[in-house]
Amino acid sequence: MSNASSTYALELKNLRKSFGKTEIIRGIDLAVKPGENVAIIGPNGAGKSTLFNLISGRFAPTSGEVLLNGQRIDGKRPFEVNRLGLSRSFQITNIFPKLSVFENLRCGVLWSLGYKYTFLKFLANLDDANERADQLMKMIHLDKKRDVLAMNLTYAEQRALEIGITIAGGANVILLDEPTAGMSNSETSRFIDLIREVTMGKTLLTVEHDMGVVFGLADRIAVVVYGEVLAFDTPEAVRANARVQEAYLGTMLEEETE
Ligand SMILES: Nc1ncnc2c1ncn2[C@@H]1O[C@H](COP(=O)(O)OP(=O)(O)OP(=O)(O)O)[C@@H](O)[C@H]1O
Repeated sequence: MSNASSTYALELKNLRKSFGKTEIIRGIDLAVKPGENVAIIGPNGAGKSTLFNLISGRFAPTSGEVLLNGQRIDGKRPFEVNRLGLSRSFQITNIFPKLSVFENLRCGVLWSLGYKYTFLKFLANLDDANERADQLMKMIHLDKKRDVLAMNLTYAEQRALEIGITIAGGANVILLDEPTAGMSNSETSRFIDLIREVTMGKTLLTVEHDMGVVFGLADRIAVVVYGEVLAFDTPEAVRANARVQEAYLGTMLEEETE
């Protein structure tokens, strides 16, 4: 039993975060299994981005624990959390606009190798990095755009590149913040397929407002309302949950079907 935590890819234990006197995250427990695909939904201001910031090391929690593959990561810096196997993409894209698709991906790969490498080792790893960047480019279907500068890609292609950079280091837990924001319906459905393909076998946490995406992509949904998890269950169970309906989802589903 002592090793129970290590069976989870990500575990939050009584996590709390206050800004000044205001408690924004109010005791969140969440256990995500390896390979599971979890969507985090909730009304504006519920604390979803704050939760991502706590998991990825941008903020230290006021109290409580965050465990990645059974190891405590709360209080660690974002790059340390990244090197331990958690990678996050942002609503605001992370790409270098004046570098090509290939160069962006290679940067992602090299960055993940980290400071532990000396310059000579770094050079020795360049071939591997080139090969990995090529693989990633194919995975995100941008191999025909290899030498195009990122700033000249379409918006959807930039988002695909962003996902490529996010998975470049081989992290096994991936956090995506509104991956389909700003996309058309047809771009969104293609992008969901792409996310599924490239994160196969990985643990995925997504903050998402688009209910179509949420119900299409997630194995389980965590409903965060006012800094607490109101429900954490399969899409069907969440859809049928009376408390969720009342607090949040009813209005969203009505809007969706209007
Ligand atoms: N650095 C900060 N300092 C003070 N208050 C903050 C800070 N970051 C977030 N908050 C507050 O915490 C609350 C939750 O914000 P958060 O961005 O986490 O919500 P959210 O669920 O991601 O919202 P949205 O869906 O609109 O992105 C908000 O009231 C916000 O004003």
